[in-house]
Amino acid sequence: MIKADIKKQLKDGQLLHINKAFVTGSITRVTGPSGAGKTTFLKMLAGLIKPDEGLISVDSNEWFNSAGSINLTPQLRKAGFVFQDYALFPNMTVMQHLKYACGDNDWIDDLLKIGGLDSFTDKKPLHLSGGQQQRLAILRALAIKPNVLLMDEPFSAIDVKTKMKLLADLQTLLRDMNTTVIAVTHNPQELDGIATDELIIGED
Ligand SMILES: Nc1ncnc2c1ncn2[C@@H]1O[C@H](COP(=O)(O)OP(=O)(O)OP(=O)(O)O)[C@@H](O)[C@H]1O
Repeated sequence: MIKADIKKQLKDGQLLHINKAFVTGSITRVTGPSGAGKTTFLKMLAGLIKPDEGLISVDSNEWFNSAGSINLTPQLRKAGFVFQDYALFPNMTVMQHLKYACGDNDWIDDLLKIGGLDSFTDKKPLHLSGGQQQRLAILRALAIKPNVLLMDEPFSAIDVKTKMKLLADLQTLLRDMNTTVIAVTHNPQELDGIATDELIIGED
């Protein structure tokens, strides 16, 4: 179980306050208006932005506690993060991206098949389509076998047919790994039938 009760004063003056528990293995769809703080919330969970105050705990471990001055580094939190702009390395091939994240070659082979990138292993991001880049960003996040997978608009560049297949495969994989998923999306129908929980930011 991930519990977050955190506050952050946003640059535009709004106060972002999230108080929510995420059950282990659940898939939460996060929606809300543009600028409401969805990306900021994911980054606070990952340890990339520091909340002003509050508490983030995962099972019995505290990741952040403003009262106790606890603020684990992103590396120690070991959360997988799929960034909105993918944040791929221009000079690294598909295979190098995955090897950089993980040393388990069998796991890398599984991921390449799930993401349909097994015949693109020596390609650099510039030579991949937008959808392939996005899939690489998802595979890289999974390569570390994260307990928590944080995704910011992860399927926006993937065509519907590829997305349905990827989602079906991912769903099985995530269930096997018992990964807790928190996914931001602009499309309220996205993840219908897959999401098990919902968080709406900026509408209260
Ligand atoms: N480190 C930070 N500290 C304070 N405020 C921040 C920080 N980073 C971003 N913000 C502000 O948070 C606000 C919300 O931005 P954010 O990207 O989280 O919204 P969003 O809901 O993800 O929007 P979109 O749907 O357009 O991607 C913006 O006003 C932004 O300037």
